[in-house]
Amino acid sequence: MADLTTLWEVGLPLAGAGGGLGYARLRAPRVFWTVAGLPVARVRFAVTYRATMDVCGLTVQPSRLRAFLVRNVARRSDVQPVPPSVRRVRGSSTGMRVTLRLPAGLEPADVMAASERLRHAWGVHSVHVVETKPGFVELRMTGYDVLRQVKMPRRHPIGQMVVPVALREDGTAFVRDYLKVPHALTLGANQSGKTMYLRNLIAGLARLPVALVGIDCKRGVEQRRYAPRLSALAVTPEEASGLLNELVDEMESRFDLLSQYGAADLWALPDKVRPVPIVLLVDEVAELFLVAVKKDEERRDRMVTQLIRLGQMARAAGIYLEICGQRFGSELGKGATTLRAQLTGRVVHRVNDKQTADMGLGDIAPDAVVAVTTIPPDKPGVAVAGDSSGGWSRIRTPDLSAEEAAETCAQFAHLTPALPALAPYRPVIRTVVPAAGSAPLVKPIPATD
Ligand SMILES: Nc1ncnc2c1ncn2[C@@H]1O[C@H](COP(=O)(O)OP(=O)(O)OP(=O)(O)O)[C@@H](O)[C@H]1O
Repeated sequence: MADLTTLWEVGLPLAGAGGGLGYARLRAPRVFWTVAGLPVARVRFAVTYRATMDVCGLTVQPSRLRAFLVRNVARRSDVQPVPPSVRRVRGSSTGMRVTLRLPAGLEPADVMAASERLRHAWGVHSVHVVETKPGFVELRMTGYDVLRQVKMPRRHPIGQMVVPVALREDGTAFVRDYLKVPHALTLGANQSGKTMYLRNLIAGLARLPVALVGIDCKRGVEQRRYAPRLSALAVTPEEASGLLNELVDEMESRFDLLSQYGAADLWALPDKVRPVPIVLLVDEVAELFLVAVKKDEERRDRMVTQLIRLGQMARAAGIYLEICGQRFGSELGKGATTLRAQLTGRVVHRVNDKQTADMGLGDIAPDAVVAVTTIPPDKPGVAVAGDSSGGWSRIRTPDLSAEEAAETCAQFAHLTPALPALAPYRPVIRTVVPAAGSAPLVKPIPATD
């Protein structure tokens, strides 16, 4: 009887804890990692570090001085090869980060080449190796698939024109930094997550002191709801053509201002005269360039030319391009490939053929093309982001509903600057009919046209 009671008292809580952990592992991997995964990984790392580095070929023969000290001061006859020294170990809710100082004879590429072996040795989901400064690398380990359920980290690079948009597979934030990469292209097949990417971007940009200008030739189905935060919106190719002309004029008048102050770019101007930066967001670029009759061709070619001019020069005037589409090749008309070369930030979602992946990443990170072709259809929002330095990473946007993004735009409507040149394109804001007894979500702003 006493045995049964003990079994009841000890076994039941143990079974409960085991069941809870099993459930957490499946349903709340972040909690599971923090409670159980991280402590185990820390111990495993500490205990097996030297042996793991040894079998992974990440040790070097010690220097003569070290060998001399081992033999003559420590009085040991066996002089062991040395692994990189561990400078820092930090745990987080997604994984563990280890800073290593590389001994002479090892280079970051050696550690990168061994990342798959390290992952298996320490039983973690992934190991990414990043060179942080000469002689130092950081091992970014994740304890679980962080892209399955995206939760953005609280810490991310900050800056005047920096927007966190998605999560990288190493658990860090993927940001759009307009000062480093002024223009970008986002590609993807139907239902791959392009709109979601743009939505996250708009919600992030809405909080910054910038003017947002939208072109959404699917009659504005997506962007019209962000109207309170948009300084201009075009929903047909005709309107888009006029809007692009105005933007080019705006760019030219900004250049006059730059030359008046002898400034190299918008950020070198004194605060009191600096015009607000503009981000142009083009959703589904193929709709913009759609040609039904011969007459449309001229308009399309004119728009491509205007976009190329913006791509070549607008950065200095503080005008940035964000272009989104299913494909972006010569089928879009003369000059499309020249325009693509200006869009150095690249994000490619799942695509229907390798050629499209090549269009997006082939010219800046050829090995990323293969990664794009392996994105599964059941993971919308997963993409490969390349940068002009040849690096790339797998990313996924948080699942943000259109209503949440619209709410953010309404909340930051007071940041919407009025750009006189673009006034005819200021969107009409529809009043959201309030539920009985509640305040209206969006105040109507009269259109200027
Ligand atoms: N990061 C994500 N997490 C979860 N679901 C996502 C994510 N991104 C997209 N989805 C879902 O996938 C579906 C397609 O997304 P989205 O509309 O962004 O794709 P798209 O490429 O713009 O498609 P289309 O070209 O047909 O408009 C939507 O139901 C969306 O909710």
